[in-house]
Amino acid sequence: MLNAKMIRSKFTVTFKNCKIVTQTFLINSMSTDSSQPSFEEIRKYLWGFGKGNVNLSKNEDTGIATLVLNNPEKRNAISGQMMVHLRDCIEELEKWKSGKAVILQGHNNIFCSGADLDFVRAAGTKQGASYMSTWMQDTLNRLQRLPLISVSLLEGFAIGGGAEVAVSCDYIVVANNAKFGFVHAKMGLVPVWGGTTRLVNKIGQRKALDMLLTSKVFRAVDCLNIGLADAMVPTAESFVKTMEWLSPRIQHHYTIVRANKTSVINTALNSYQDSLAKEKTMLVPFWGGQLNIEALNKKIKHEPSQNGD
Ligand SMILES: CCCC(=O)SCCNC(=O)CCNC(=O)[C@H](O)C(C)(C)COP(=O)(O)OP(=O)(O)OC[C@H]1O[C@@H](n2cnc3c(N)ncnc32)[C@H](O)[C@@H]1OP(=O)(O)O
Repeated sequence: MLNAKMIRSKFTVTFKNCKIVTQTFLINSMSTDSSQPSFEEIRKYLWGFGKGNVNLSKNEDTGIATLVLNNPEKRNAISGQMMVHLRDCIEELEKWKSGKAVILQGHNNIFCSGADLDFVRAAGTKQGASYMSTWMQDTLNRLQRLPLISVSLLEGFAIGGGAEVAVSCDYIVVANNAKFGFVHAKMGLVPVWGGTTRLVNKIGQRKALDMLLTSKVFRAVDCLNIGLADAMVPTAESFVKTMEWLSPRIQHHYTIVRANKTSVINTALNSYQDSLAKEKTMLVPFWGGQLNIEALNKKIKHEPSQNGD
């Protein structure tokens, strides 16, 4: 049981030629379970490590948010501070009731080089392992469960913890220059941010085991071929092309988009019976609702798409 109190700071940035309000969040959390470290304790611990930040921008007009990992001196490696920022951004997205999608990317066309190796060295204790895995797994679980369509846009390297962040999203879009790898074994580590579980769900047991054991770094086209990536886009216009790819997937009213995401993630993460029970409750706001009546009045004739998309 956690209680949260939020402290917020706002500033405006220009991103991809759009003026956007960017927000940084700090959240105080208290655990009532004395046997577990509280998230507040873990927050204080992680905050002491490294630099960098995670920027959240929400576009109210399109319903699309962007989350940018930003630690340019280290190829956007995730420091302790960034772990805190990332969780705060996810908490903010949980509160965004009219959003449709979130795109995750790395600053300056590099997704993420994994955990900050300086953090790995400095926090190399049992406490460090427990704090980091608790925090990051919870954060990425929450990212995965967001009622938003989540897309990781991989440009350049997405390795180690960067690969774990990527597989937490509903979809992976690779730029031509993407390089993706679970390199943990090569670093004498195993994934603990939920990456193994999510990788197996995405590509199956045998391919996942192979990827983990070999530490192979895959090129974009290979990511597509093994079924890890959902689309490949040209590096030079990767963001625009990702938006284009996303567009038909979020074309409907935000309530419909969110309900479908919620249903699918419930099915993926819960038992068959629980999923059926939950699905049964989903229709009530829509049946006989405004969107439904408008659609009925249009007398829509459903045809196959022309381009096969
Ligand atoms: C539970 C989580 C498990 C994990 O994530 S373990 C961490 C896995 N990641 C790694 O081992 C990353 C090792 N780095 C690399 O392989 C390469 O730097 C990489 C990402 C392919 C990029 O290569 P290049 O583009 O040639 O750039 P570079 O090597 O010259 O690096 C530029 C500067 O960035 C630094 N850097 C890159 N990745 C880092 C990281 N994860 N943590 C801390 N620092 C990192 C690198 O040391 C270099 O710094 P400097 O300019 O020499 O001071």
